[in-house]
Amino acid sequence: AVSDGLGTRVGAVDQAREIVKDAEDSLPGEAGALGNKLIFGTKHACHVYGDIYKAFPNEQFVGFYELLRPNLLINDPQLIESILVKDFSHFTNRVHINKDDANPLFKSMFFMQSEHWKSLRGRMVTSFSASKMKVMFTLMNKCASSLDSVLSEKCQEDAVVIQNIIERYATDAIGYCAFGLNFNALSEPESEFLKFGQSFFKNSLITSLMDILRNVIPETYNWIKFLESRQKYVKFYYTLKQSDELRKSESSRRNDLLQLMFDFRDECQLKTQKEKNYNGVIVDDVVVLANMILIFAASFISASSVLSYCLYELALHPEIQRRLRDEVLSILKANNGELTYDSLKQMKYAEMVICETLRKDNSIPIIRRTCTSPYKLPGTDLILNIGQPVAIPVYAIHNDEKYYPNPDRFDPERFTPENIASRPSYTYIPFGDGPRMCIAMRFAKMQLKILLARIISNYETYPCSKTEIPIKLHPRSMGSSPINPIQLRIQKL
Ligand code: HEM
Repeated sequence: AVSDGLGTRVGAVDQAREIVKDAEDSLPGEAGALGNKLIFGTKHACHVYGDIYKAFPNEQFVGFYELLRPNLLINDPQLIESILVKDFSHFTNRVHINKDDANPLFKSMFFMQSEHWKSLRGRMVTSFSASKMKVMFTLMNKCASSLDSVLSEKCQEDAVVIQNIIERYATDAIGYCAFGLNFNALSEPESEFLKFGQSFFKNSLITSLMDILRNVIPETYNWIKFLESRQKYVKFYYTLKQSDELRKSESSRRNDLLQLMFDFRDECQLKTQKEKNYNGVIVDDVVVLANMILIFAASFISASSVLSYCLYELALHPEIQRRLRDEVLSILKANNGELTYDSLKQMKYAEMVICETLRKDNSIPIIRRTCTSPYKLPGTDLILNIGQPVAIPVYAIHNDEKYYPNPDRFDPERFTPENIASRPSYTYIPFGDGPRMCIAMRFAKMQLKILLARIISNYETYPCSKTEIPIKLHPRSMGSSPINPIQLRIQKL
């Protein structure tokens, strides 16, 4: 067992049983260093969970405390497959949510529970079908043309904060694709939606302390969270209300995600009116709001963060940048200079570059699941009871020497078909896996390829005096935000 002096108890196989069973006996004083490090922002979550993983290199699972809650870190790829895929029916929920939790975001698909989640996911997934992707390709590609004019102005500057520019693109792209609206972030740097996206992922000391409050005095938390969210989401709420009014007539209906959510809500209303004992998912205005915010935020952060890191790595590795550009230019040439939906599939090296960026720079710390029916961990005699959380340490696995020798090196070759086949399954899971994996993986990859292809075929990126090497993760960021924003020099080809 490991103790780092502040009370965290971390244990391997033998201790895991007691630690996990120990829930009721745990005292607030033992909340521990894991919680302290996350709350006071002394270490990024990737490293906090990564340290536990590294301390037990030969164990399949490790018990640890997260504040007051005993959790189980699943290190073994086969167990990960069992939990995420084979035995998903025992782990249908990500985290447990109390019915009276006031934060509207808990009504989004990310947090929704069991059967309700299944109905909502079944419906929302149709928005990411192949035919919808083609429509979105056209919208994203058009939006990327406006990005080009913003980027060419920036070429005069010695250092460019690349993330800010991509955030403006990402705001407009998701506006067109999911909401059927122009959020105007590329033309107006003060766009309210842009600002919303930028503030959404900033985790302050206050928000971290709120998480303690949630554990300790849920009623207070609920009230504060309710008031906070009313303020924060008000602009979104009124924008959706307005769209709802505008789309009431048949001629102004659209074929986007927002319309799908409005239609689902109307169906649910009819069902609840008709069936007295209806106990399916209830989609009301708050559920529509929560899911549209989730989609906006996920798209905003993923495009801007992954692409910034990708351009940073390309700036530091000119030979990789050159090879990528050669691939993109030859594919564009074969298509009369145009970027087409089908040509994206031919960009094999771009795919490898994106995969390596997601491994090295953009891995999430953990994927969470909660046990929803008693489960015996295969090959062990450990029984997990209902409510037991488990955590899959994505970042630690993606940076484990065992699977990725010299993990700090940026090397897209790790993702050739042969090299992928040489690694055990479930050692690369940037989008999760199983029925609850990221709903928008294809959307996200398409968006990244469009941006990468357009930028790299027109611009060269270089490190500049303000480029921080290596990048240090902001210890309190929810995603992979660096302490100081990534700055690069960009030159038009
Ligand atoms: C590079 C980009 C992205 C990465 C790496 C990523 C990663 C993830 C991961 C790791 C999960 C949890 C999976 C699990 O628990 O097994 C997730 C869930 C989810 N993601 Fe993404 N994501 C990305 C982009 C997006 C985008 C663009 C959207 C929306 C347009 C999106 C929407 C969602 C939703 C709705 C869920 C919850 C799915 C569910 O609970 O059924 N993600 N994503």
